[in-house]
Amino acid sequence: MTGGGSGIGRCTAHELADLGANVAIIGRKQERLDNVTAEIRDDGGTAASFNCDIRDEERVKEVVAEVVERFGGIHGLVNNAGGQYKSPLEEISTKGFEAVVRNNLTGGFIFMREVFNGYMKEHGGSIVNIIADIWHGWPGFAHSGAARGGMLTLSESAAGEWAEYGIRVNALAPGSIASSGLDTYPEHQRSYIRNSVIPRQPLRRFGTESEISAGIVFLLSPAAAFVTGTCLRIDGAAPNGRRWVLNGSNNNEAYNGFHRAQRPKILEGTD
Ligand SMILES: CCCCCCC/C=C/C(=O)SCCNC(=O)CCNC(=O)[C@H](O)C(C)(C)COP(=O)(O)OP(=O)(O)OC[C@H]1O[C@@H](n2cnc3c(N)ncnc32)[C@H](O)[C@@H]1OP(=O)(O)O
Ligand SMILES: NC(=O)C1=CN([C@@H]2O[C@H](COP(=O)(O)OP(=O)(O)OC[C@H]3O[C@@H](n4cnc5c(N)ncnc54)[C@H](OP(=O)(O)O)[C@@H]3O)[C@@H](O)[C@H]2O)C=CC1
Repeated sequence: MTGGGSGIGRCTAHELADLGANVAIIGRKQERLDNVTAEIRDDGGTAASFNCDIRDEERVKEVVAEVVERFGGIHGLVNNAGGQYKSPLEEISTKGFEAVVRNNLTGGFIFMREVFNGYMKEHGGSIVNIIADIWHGWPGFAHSGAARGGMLTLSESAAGEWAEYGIRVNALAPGSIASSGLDTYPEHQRSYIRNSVIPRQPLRRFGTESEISAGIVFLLSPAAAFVTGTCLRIDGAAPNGRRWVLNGSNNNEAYNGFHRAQRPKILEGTD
């Protein structure tokens, strides 16, 4: 479980441990990794923490080998680590774009490849790549959307190539989830999601961490034996980005004049 020290990753690590899995908790902040590991052990489960930046190829190789040695194999991989910042597309620097792509696409690719070479090629398994409903083009998240869209395509490619090895690969796209990770966003970004995103989503509420972990557990499990190369959207039916822009202005201050300028005249005054 990459990004297992907090939020959705932590919640899923608990669910998996409760179901009897041995869970490798992977991330950068050692204290958080150790806390989750201790919580799981206190509950009678089995877990171990592995400090690893998913962008560090050599470290990923080491961690895969360490996990195989420690637990005897890797039957499921959840590529959950990731994150982004909000910015109008034209203000994203090349460095920022590449940082987000590396964190949300390249790192996951490295993990998938190493887990394949280090264990799953011989034994099969299930891979779940967490993306985000912004893959289809949310305003303000062009870099992350591009990375998540890439991860979706990578998942589909891997599903096709690795089916013969008994490996299933799926993506899971959360919508706006009230996770401890989202709590770390600056207030203007959270209020944007609360006030501009949630009202455009038919279920009109945040999802919960456990609503995402339920989907991850399903995709990892034998119940999903015939499910591969797909994307499970758990997003309250959030609209895609283009529909979202066309169906009303973006109330966020940072966007005043940005989307309005692009709106068809016929929609003026329809907020
Ligand atoms: C429409 C609904 C959308 C809902 C959104 C989806 C909800 C998703 C929620 C979550 O994902 S919860 C997870 C919450 N946590 C995060 O997302 C935080 C994680 N973010 C980061 O770690 C960084 O933003 C990062 C860029 C992904 C990785 O940073 P890294 O350590 O690799 O790079 P840096 O050295 O910090 O920065 C490199 C480069 O990137 C640009 N940049 C980084 N942060 C910002 C920022 N906040 N604003 C503007 N630009 C940023 C910048 O160009 C940096 O270059 P320098 O300025 O350092 O030269
Ligand atoms: N909450 C939401 O609304 C949504 C979340 N998502 C995605 O779901 C995933 C989990 O998010 P959530 O639980 O909400 O947020 P968190 O911020 O709690 O989770 C992200 C985790 O990823 C880890 N991480 C980030 N970058 C790296 C890295 N380079 N190497 C190793 N670990 C890393 C972080 O740990 P550490 O810093 O210790 O390394 C952290 O534990 C993320 O990919 C997020 O973008 C998608 C859509 C919506």
